[in-house]
Amino acid sequence: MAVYTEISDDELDALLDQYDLGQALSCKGIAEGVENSNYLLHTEAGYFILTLYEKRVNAKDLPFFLGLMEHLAAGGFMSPTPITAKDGSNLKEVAGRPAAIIEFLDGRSVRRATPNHCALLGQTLALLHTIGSDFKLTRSNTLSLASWRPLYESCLNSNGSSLEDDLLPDIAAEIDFLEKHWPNDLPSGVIHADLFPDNIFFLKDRVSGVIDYYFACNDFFAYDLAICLNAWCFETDGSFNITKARKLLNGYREVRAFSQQELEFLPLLCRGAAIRFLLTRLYDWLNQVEGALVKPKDPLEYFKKLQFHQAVTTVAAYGLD
Ligand SMILES: Nc1ncnc2c1ncn2[C@@H]1O[C@H](COP(=O)(O)OP(=O)(O)OP(=O)(O)O)[C@@H](O)[C@H]1O
Ligand SMILES: N[C@@H](CCO)C(=O)O
Repeated sequence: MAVYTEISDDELDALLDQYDLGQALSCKGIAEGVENSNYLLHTEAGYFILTLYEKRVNAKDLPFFLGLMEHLAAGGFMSPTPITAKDGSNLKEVAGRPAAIIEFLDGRSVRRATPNHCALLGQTLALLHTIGSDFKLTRSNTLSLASWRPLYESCLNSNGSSLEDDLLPDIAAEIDFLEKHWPNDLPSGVIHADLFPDNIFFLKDRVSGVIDYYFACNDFFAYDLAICLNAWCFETDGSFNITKARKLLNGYREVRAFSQQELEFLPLLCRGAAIRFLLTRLYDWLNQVEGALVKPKDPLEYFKKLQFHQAVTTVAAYGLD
């Protein structure tokens, strides 16, 4: 997370008056992440995460995100639960932003994922898809195919550097390709859509937490796998680690089997997932928020990942027969 919005002591006290969590003992901004403002909140009742929702989160989607966290946690999934205020709601307002207080989960994210972490990730993702399948609310994916061209066009209109300008024709050609070939009928349900290494906590050899549901939506299950293949299976030198990919995919299918069609479309879905993060990173790079405690992420990393998937023809490249 990041900190875009500061909270005064009075605002924090007024917020806590609405909960049964006692007085604030401390409240510290968390520098990690790029999307929302997050604070580690310590009150007389313990530790919590206070999140203020920022630009990419539409307030009308918050009942979906918070409800999903409750649904998953009730189903035994390792999601934190939003804390309920005295009036029964789990959504409040602080410093002019929608805000929620979320259960704090123990565990640590990994900097260098091993193949074993990838196997656990695969199982966890399939569990999320399975437990999420009877969640009643729905939300379409606002960062899927239909959003990529407008996002690309808004990058064209920013004052970019020559480096980004060099990439733009290739990105346009890729969007053309994806618009022509994107599938419209694969197994679907609730997906996390941002399950990067910083969003899973491990404790010893198990997953202790999955956080950050603010891109969750209804979309193809295999698209969630494509996002994870991109986020977890490339090394820092840009090389693809086929062992990690195999572990991730095999871990997943221990819990939920793939259809043949899902496998056939996986390389294309990986290209789409690469374009999605390339574009949002490029947009953020070109539109940095002055004074915010946030480190923008590298768009080029995702251009290189895209080039890898463009050369893939079958799932053998991801370690499957
Ligand atoms: N429920 C939780 N329990 C413990 N720590 C948490 C919890 N939620 C968030 N954090 C901490 O806050 C950090 C940022 O959270 P999160 O990833 O949700 O932010 P974000 O801005 O939405 O980030 P991203 O850029 O990944 O979308 C995490 O890396 C973690 O350190
Ligand atoms: N996980 C995203 C940031 C949050 O959307 C990225 O690495 O670009």
